[in-house]
Amino acid sequence: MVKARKYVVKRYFEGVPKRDDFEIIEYELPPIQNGEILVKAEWVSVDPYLRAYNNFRFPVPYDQFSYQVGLVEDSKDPRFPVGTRVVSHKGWCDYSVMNANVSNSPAEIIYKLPDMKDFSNSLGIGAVGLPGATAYFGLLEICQPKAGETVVVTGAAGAVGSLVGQIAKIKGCRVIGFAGSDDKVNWLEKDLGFDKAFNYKTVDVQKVLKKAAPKGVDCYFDNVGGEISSIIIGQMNDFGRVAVCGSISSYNDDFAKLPKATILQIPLVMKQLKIEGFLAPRWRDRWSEAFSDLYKWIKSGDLKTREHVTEGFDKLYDAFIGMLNGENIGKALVKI
Ligand SMILES: NC(=O)C1=CN([C@@H]2O[C@H](COP(=O)(O)OP(=O)(O)OC[C@H]3O[C@@H](n4cnc5c(N)ncnc54)[C@H](OP(=O)(O)O)[C@@H]3O)[C@@H](O)[C@H]2O)C=CC1
Ligand SMILES: CCCCCCCCC/C=C/C=O
Repeated sequence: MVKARKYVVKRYFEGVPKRDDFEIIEYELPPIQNGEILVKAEWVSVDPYLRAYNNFRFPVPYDQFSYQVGLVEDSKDPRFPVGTRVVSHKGWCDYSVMNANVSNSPAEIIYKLPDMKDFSNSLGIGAVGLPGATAYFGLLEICQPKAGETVVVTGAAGAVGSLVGQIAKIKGCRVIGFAGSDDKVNWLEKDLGFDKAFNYKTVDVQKVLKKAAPKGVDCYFDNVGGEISSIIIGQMNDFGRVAVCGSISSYNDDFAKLPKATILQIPLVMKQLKIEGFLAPRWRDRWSEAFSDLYKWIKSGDLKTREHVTEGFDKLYDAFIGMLNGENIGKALVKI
């Protein structure tokens, strides 16, 4: 018998999630059956969508889902022998039993971790995982940036945003990023090669963007929503493209009481903008294509990755809140 621990969300969050909204349950896993594998979690992700999805009112209690990389310790599925590393959506648990035959839905996904060779397996929940696929398809499929165009990204120093800016640079664009601290701004400009980055907490966004993008903005990769997005969209060029990836500025708000976005309608019409929301699993059957490009760019040094690692299963809640508060530079994750 294997003893396992998992985080259960026992009530709906109100505002910032509280420690007490979660309960850590210890229980015994049954022996694996034919078609099943026993997996020990090694790297567990903390993501903004864990907060957002709570607002959709899944019945509580529910097991806290998220992506994780784990090691197969026992197997009755010949496709996943002992020693295989898998990426799954089993979330905040240390041991779990998985069955890859159940479904291929985003919630129940299980796949073999691509071989990271000299790089950390944690990339499987970062640049070569959901955040990587999100940046890759959101930018290339929805914004369709062309060399010479100006791309703006918010949440620029986070897991997704830092990749978006670098992929846009690889494609020959001029890149402007907004992030929430001077350290983040320095990292974006000095290490990642963003053309310009700003601390949205201390600048006049309207003013600095006008100066940094005097010819206007062609593509906007929106990670945060809210007021800053209205300002950026107001400075877009004719036929500009907006990829609406997320809206973290409102995830702690009551979704029923969000402000209406009527102010956007004038620039939308007059500039003939295309605005499209997306979920990265839309391209699930093409993730390997993204992973192969992303890995190639990491290997060549064209794409830099950074992780904000918190150690210990007991620290998952703290890591989650730290990420929501903007403590992370790059991908926030927990080493189990
Ligand atoms: N559509 C899809 O398929 C997917 C969408 N996403 C979305 O992408 C976005 C980024 O996710 P991810 O890269 O994983 O997370 P990040 O690594 O970017 O971490 C979250 C960051 O959000 C910023 N933030 C927090 N509160 C606010 C606020 N009020 N206003 C502006 N920024 C804020 C903080 O940075 P700072 O210091 O800059 O404020 C924080 O570091 C999220 O909106 C997420 O929901 C993610 C994965 C898939
Ligand atoms: C309840 C299970 C949901 C699984 C969704 C996994 C993909 C998340 C995409 C993220 C969206 C916004 O941040």
